[in-house]
Amino acid sequence: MIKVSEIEVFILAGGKSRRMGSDKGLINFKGEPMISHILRVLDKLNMSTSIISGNKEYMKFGKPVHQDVFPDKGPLGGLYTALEFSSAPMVILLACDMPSINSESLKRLRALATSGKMVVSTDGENISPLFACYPQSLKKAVKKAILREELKMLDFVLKQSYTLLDLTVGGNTLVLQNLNTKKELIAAENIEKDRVK
Ligand SMILES: Nc1nc2c(ncn2[C@@H]2O[C@H](COP(=O)(O)OP(=O)(O)OP(=O)(O)O)[C@@H](O)[C@H]2O)c(=O)[nH]1
Repeated sequence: MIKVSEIEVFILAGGKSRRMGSDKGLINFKGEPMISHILRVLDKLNMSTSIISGNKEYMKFGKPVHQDVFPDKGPLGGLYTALEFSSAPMVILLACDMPSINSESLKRLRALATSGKMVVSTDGENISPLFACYPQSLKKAVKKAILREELKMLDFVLKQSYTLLDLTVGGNTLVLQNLNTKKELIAAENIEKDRVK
């Protein structure tokens, strides 16, 4: 069994944000950068956190910022970077564009991760490899896939053995919502406002 304190978190923020038009983690969502919503939850849980991005602006959040070892290889490249920079037996991988991540779901992910097995999550429809936990032992296989240009993260995940965190059971599937466009961002802000009214 792995101790909760041994698990490190890496937030991927090294994408191109082409659909959003500007860096997704830094764009304002409900009054603060999208990544700040995630960092707040992680700080509350006292989790060791780093950011993976080539954009130095992320340094202002006071967390270590690492650049991709293999640039422009997408989230799978980000996973490799996390495994390379971490000495932890398990790393939790999150995306900077998922501002609804909450502590309940993170605690569930973290608890499953103590088994040492890869964990990916589902909202009942899709599998998310970016609200997930990966063991160090996968590093070689990740590198191999990258060198072969097999960069689809889900394809990689489905070839491994994994545990599924089903957020439809006693959870909140909104956690997995990722915001890729301005339209999605505005809609998500308005849903929240309507709820408050
Ligand atoms: N470190 C790192 N993170 C990445 C990379 N590509 C994507 N990500 C992150 O992975 C998550 C999902 O990214 P996507 O939405 O698929 O891609 P994107 O490039 O950010 O956005 P688009 O250009 O609109 O496709 C986001 O948190 C990205 O910041 C990469 O090459 N390196």
